[in-house]
Amino acid sequence: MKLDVNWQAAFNIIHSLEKAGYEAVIVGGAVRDYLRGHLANDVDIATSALPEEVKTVFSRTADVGIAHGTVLVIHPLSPVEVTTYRTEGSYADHRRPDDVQFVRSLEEDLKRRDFTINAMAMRASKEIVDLYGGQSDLKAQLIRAVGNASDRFAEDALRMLRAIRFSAQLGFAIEEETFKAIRKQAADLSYIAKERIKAEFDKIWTSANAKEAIYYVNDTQLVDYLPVEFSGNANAWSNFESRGNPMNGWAFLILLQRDENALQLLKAFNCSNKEKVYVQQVLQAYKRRITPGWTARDYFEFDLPVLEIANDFAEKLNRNIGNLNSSEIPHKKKLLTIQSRTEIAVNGRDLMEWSGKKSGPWLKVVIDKMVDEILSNKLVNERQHIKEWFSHESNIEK
Ligand SMILES: Nc1ccn([C@@H]2O[C@H](COP(=O)(O)OP(=O)(O)OP(=O)(O)O)[C@@H](O)[C@H]2O)c(=O)n1
Repeated sequence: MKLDVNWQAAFNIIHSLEKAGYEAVIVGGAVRDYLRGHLANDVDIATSALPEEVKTVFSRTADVGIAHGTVLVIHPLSPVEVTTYRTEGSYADHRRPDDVQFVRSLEEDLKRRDFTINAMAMRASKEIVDLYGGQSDLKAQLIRAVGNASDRFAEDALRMLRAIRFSAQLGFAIEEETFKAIRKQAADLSYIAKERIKAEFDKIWTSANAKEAIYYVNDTQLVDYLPVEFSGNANAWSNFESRGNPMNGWAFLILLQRDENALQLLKAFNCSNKEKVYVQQVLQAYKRRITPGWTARDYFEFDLPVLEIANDFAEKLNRNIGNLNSSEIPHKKKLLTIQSRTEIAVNGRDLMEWSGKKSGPWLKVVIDKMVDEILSNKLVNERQHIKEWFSHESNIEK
């Protein structure tokens, strides 16, 4: 695998720290993904050097999280976060460590990490340090907590949802003891900030396994401790596709819940205004999705991607839970016939040229009528046919 600049920068930094007498390794998700054949963009380094010591080794650094031991080393190839080996002390509030303690041992640092597949390290020689069976769990496709699962979840309750998120992203199962511990401690999820919960769901929606994740959310009983009532029917998520936009997951969830008050759910998860506006657009397009009476104006009211998503959702909800009445079934064939203004064989300029008239209210009337005729199969969507139709449209005041 050819290493890109982030990795080259990381290896250079590790060499410099080693030269200064410290131990340093790549840790976390980058190692996991490397072993799966993917090069992560985000490469993190852990080191035995204390933050102040890291700062003396490099000329350009920034204090990005010094209290937790993280210094950003601004390497000419790419900035890289370097964090001192640490244990995380006690977690009285189930979320973030109250008393981070720096340690000099890599083993201690790996021990406090969440899952075996996230608890491996890579030396500059590319040797893998795997003290908790991460490689065998990668092979077996299992999400397994490091050491005692209950302890790991008591340290940070968000890890319960992270287990589900990684299982969705990687297509892995959650190992039995880890699963049982989540079920036992599910209530601790209520201590977690909603922004952190939302960030995990954003990743679940854009993964290939949203359906399986919802199944886990229900089965572990985490569903009862989310910031809002969350009735996720796992089967309804079959074939769900976010098209890379997590907000489509939230829109789909709202549709599934038949939640009249969509904003309440979006607010509960602290969605931004931009996110809220997008979801509202999808919900509106869903409500008014393509029906036989649609006119050109209806089409132009929505962005095409929003319209496509709304129709896709309608079709899936109909297929997956089969409880929409037939009048709500979208007319997909029609959507395919005219997907956008550009797919109509003529445009406004043609009509003006043929009539010899300037643009005006008449043009919109003609376009509306033309699209209606095409949609109801009375007019063939071809230039010659439309020209002929137009020349006979005496009813339209041109
Ligand atoms: N609650 C958490 C969060 C993080 N980690 C550790 O910190 C590393 C980095 O965390 P993060 O960046 O959140 O996850 P990644 O594993 O890098 O994966 P991704 O970037 O896909 O979220 C994890 O691999 C894990 O070793 C942890 O033990 N417990």
